[in-house]
Amino acid sequence: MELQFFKYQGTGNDFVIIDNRQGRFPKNDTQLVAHLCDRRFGVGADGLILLENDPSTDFKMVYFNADGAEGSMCGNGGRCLVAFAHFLGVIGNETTFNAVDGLHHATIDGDMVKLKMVDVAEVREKPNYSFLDTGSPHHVQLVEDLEHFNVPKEGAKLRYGIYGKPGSNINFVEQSTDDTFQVRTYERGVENETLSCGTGVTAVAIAMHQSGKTESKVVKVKTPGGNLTISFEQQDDAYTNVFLQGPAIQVFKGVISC
Ligand SMILES: N[C@H](CCC[C@H](N)C(=O)O)C(=O)O
Repeated sequence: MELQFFKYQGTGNDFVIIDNRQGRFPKNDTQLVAHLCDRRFGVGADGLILLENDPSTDFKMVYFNADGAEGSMCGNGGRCLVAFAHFLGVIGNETTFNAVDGLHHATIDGDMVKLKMVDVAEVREKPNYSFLDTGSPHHVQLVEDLEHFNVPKEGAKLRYGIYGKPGSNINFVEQSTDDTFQVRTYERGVENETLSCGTGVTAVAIAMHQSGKTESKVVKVKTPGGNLTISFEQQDDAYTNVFLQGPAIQVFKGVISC
C-alpha cells in the first residue's frame, strides 16, 4: 500500500497528517501508526492525525500518539490540522471542527493558528504540583534550573508513579517574568520529552494563574521548540474562552510504502 502524507510542526511538536476524507486509512492498525511515527523506520513524528469528514462541522480530527494508540486532545496537533485544512481549501480563515473532546473554533492569520480549547472546571492543587485536564491530562510542577532538569527521567517517574497505567503528561515549569513561563513536557504516548505540548502549556498557564503565580489572563510560554500564547477568562475556579496561539507549519509531503 502507498500512503500520501504531510508533515507539519507546531513549535517543534511534529505530526504526520493524512487526508482521510475517503475513509481508506486503516485506523485500527496500531502497528502501522507506530511505524509511520517511528523516526528511524518510518516518517517520524510525535503523533499522527487524520483529517476526516464530519456531518455537522468543517472536519473531524482523529489523533494518535506515536505509540499508535488513539490519544486524547492534542493542542499543537489541532493547530497543525487547521493549517492543513486551510492548505487543502476545506476551510477559509476561520473554522469549527470536531475532536475527541468536542467542538473547537479556530482562526488563521498567516502561519499563526489560534485554537479554542475546552473549558476547565477544576484545577486540583497539591502541595508540590497541580493536575488538570485541558483535553488531555496534565501534571504541572515548578522546578529550579529547568534547562538542566532531567525531564525524561523525572517525567517517566511521575507518569508511572502517580498516574499508573492510564498515565498523564508531565509539565515542568520555571517562571521567567510576571506573565512568562518556560516549560518542558514529558508526553505520555510518546513516553519521552517532546519539544512542545499545546494542551500542556495551556494547563501550565491555567495552573499558574490558579495558584497566584501570575495575575495575567494572557500568558506567554517558552518551550524548547518555540513560543506560544495562552489567553482565558476566569470565574471562581472555572476557566472559559481558553485560547492557544502559535505557529503551525507544513514541513514536507511525501508518499510512503507500507
Ligand atoms: N502534544 C499534544 C498532547 C498530546 C496528548 C497525548 N500525549 C496524550 O495525553 O494522550 C498537545 O500539543 O497538546
